[in-house]
Amino acid sequence: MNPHDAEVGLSVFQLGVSFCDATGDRFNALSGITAQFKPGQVTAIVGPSGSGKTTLLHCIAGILVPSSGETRHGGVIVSSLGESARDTWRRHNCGMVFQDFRLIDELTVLENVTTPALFGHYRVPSILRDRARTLIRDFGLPERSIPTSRLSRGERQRVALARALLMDPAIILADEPTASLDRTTAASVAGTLEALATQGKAVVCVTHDDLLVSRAHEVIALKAGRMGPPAVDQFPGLRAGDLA
Ligand SMILES: Nc1ncnc2c1ncn2[C@@H]1O[C@H](COP(=O)(O)OP(=O)(O)OP(=O)(O)O)[C@@H](O)[C@H]1O
Repeated sequence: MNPHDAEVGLSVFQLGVSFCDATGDRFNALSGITAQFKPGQVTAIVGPSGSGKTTLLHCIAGILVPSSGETRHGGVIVSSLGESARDTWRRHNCGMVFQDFRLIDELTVLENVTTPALFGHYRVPSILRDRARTLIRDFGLPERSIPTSRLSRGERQRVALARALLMDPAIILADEPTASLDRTTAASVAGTLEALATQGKAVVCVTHDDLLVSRAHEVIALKAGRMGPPAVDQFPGLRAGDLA
């Protein structure tokens, strides 16, 4: 079925992405990816290194434009929008957690978490400043004014997650959101993502973490840019029927 027919949430249809390699030859990083990312569900994107997971996440976010196929959100064909319209769509609809966090090292935790609130404003509205403080507390982050560069990797990861949640977006896109965390903190982040899905958000995570995979409602397994069944021995927590 063309998932766009359902007109629900977020979907990709026959998505393909090609890049040039170091010698200038084109190769397909993604081919024929069709999937839905439903509100109320956590979808895990899994697969070996280089299989196209981050490329797929960036296509869903409208950061990358696919070479073929399309990305759609409700009635909007996001992949057909120009760059600035895609940026605006992403700002209004998506909370992103990047693999490298993309924090501003010199800024404090509060300043980093509130950066999405500065678009279109000279100052952070007080309601969003209060929400940022609540997120910072909920994620167990230091409230004192130190540069983010002084935080541990796991703390920086949680700052990135708090920033992604500030504007209460309908879609959460997270690249390896538990990669730097100890098991207890990873379980807590997995629980947070699950709770966000329960609130009706579409949560999409690129992950190698069996804990997160075991809690996902859907699993998309990539191999060399194509969808296929995941290696069950790699993800012992995988439930039957979870595959997208
Ligand atoms: N901008 C780009 N230009 C050229 N090749 C790229 C570009 N971005 C990604 N690639 C290549 O596309 C393939 C898929 O990359 P991608 O980062 O999506 O993989 P991944 O599954 O997320 O890997 P990892 O688990 O290591 O993060 C890789 O071969 C990568 O080198």
